[in-house]
Amino acid sequence: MSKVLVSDPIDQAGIDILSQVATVDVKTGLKPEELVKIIGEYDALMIRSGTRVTKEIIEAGTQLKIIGRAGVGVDNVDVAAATRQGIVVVNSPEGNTIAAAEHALAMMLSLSRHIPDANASVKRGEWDRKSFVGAEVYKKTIGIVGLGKIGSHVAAVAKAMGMKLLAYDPFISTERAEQLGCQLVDMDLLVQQADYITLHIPKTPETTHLINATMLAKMKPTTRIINCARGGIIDEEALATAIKEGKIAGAALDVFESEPLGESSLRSLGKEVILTPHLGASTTEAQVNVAIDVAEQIRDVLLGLPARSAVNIPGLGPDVLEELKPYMQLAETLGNLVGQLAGGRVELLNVRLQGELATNKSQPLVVASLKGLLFQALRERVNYVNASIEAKERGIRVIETRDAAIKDYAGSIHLEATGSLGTHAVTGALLGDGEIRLTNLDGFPINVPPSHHMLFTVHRDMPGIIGKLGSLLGSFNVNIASMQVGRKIVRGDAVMVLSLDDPLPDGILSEITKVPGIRDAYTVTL
Ligand SMILES: NC(=O)C1=CN([C@@H]2O[C@H](COP(=O)(O)OP(=O)(O)OC[C@H]3O[C@@H](n4cnc5c(N)ncnc54)[C@H](O)[C@@H]3O)[C@@H](O)[C@H]2O)C=CC1
Ligand SMILES: O=C(O)C(=O)COP(=O)(O)O
Repeated sequence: MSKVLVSDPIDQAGIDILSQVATVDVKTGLKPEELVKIIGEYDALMIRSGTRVTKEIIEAGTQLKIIGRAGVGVDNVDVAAATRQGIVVVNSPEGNTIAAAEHALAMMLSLSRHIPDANASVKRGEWDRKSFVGAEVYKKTIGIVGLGKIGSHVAAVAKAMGMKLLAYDPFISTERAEQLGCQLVDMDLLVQQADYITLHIPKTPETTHLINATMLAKMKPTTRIINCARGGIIDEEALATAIKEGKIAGAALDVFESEPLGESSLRSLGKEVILTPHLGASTTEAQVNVAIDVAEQIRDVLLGLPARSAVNIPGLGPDVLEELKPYMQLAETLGNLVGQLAGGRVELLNVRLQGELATNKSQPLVVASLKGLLFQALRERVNYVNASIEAKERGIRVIETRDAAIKDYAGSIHLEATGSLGTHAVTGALLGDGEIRLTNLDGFPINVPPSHHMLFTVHRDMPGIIGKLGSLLGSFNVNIASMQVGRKIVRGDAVMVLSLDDPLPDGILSEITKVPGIRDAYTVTL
């Protein structure tokens, strides 16, 4: 049975799902050196933001197939190291969107009305109504940095509260921003005009210290900043100084450069600063959502199925996966088949996506083809995560083409592999019930399902040849399950495709090619 390590607190709903397929150990608060020591036993690791999954931990995780982040941000995972090792990294892109957005909005209102300090004052026995006069958000300008899932929800609520909306997000279209009632502006204009600035972007090298002393200097003395995204997007020292010097009005922070927050000048500031201990995703609802979402993906991957929200499999989002799932197996089977037909070292793989597959969304099918192609060389070590890297490192050039005009089937995939021993091509499609059909082999039309043991021959179409091959296989005690001939013209060249009940014994291929009329023979195990 597989083993899963859960190293941060997650909802029981997730543990229940994992327990269906694995032994689950919940060990929270492990030191990095403790994690390195035990990770080698586990097939999967489930975390939140509390565990830093470094290269060292990943390299020690020799059995790891998947790292599941029960939340959004994967900046605490060395995704590049995981990818290299073929470990799929998944997250829950939407499970805590509302929780994080509501926390940012709660922070904005709390900051404006001094709620945390007013509450503490009353609890101390005071009745001070003068010190906590606040500001309204109505008709004020909110500058939303990052108009993704969380930023969009913040925009919708802020609009409903009567705020004017500015947004900075270089990857969002003007139309999308307008739909949300936001004016897209550059960062400079946003920081100059906004009364409230709220951050909803990932932490990347580009966004690290995006809010620094220079940016802070451009803000209004009445500006308040909210960061419920990631620590390190704001330069905390510069922020504390700007607040102390009255350059801006305040800040509400849920996330910090280093967590848990240690010594910090932010702690000594008054009601103009609110600090929460990374609570953005901490609602009952969000924790159930993310635990189920990620546990299901871990379960699927442990069962050999693809994950719907892998961050290191380009282009394979949940909607795309739903559409492509049946074709992924087709692409993989064809890749495996054409790789074996080509034999030797493959240098070039042409992937043509045809009919309804001729869209940009079908890029994962190229990855699946490569996974199949590399299977003979790498076996279980190749997967959707590392197939492209492995192919690149082996010098396999990949050419992708798309042809929507080829409509023999709703969608079909054509692969052509060129290697040291020549070029071979195979085409396949799915039937209505999702069954795979091989529809063309080296230019010859065929219509056969793939099977475990297959034999392909190229021969001259002439009487008696099929019988001779059958007798030869019989003499080696090989049973034929099915057989089909594909030809373009009568008595021209033809291919024979045989499904066999047994593997071909060693040495038989050379006997087959001695049969008069048979030019080539290939055996394939799928
Ligand atoms: N405090 C907490 O507990 C939580 C924090 N988060 C954090 O919130 C952030 C946003 O999450 P989502 O909205 O779900 O992500 P998302 O991926 O839906 O949105 C992020 C947006 O940022 C934009 N973006 C990327 N780089 C940018 C840049 N250099 N400048 C401006 N915009 C840029 C993207 O185009 C995208 O629209 C993440 O950092 C996530 O880790 C998420 C959940 C809970
Ligand atoms: O989902 C995210 O990105 C978060 O920051 C939430 O973090 P957490 O799971 O609460 O440790």
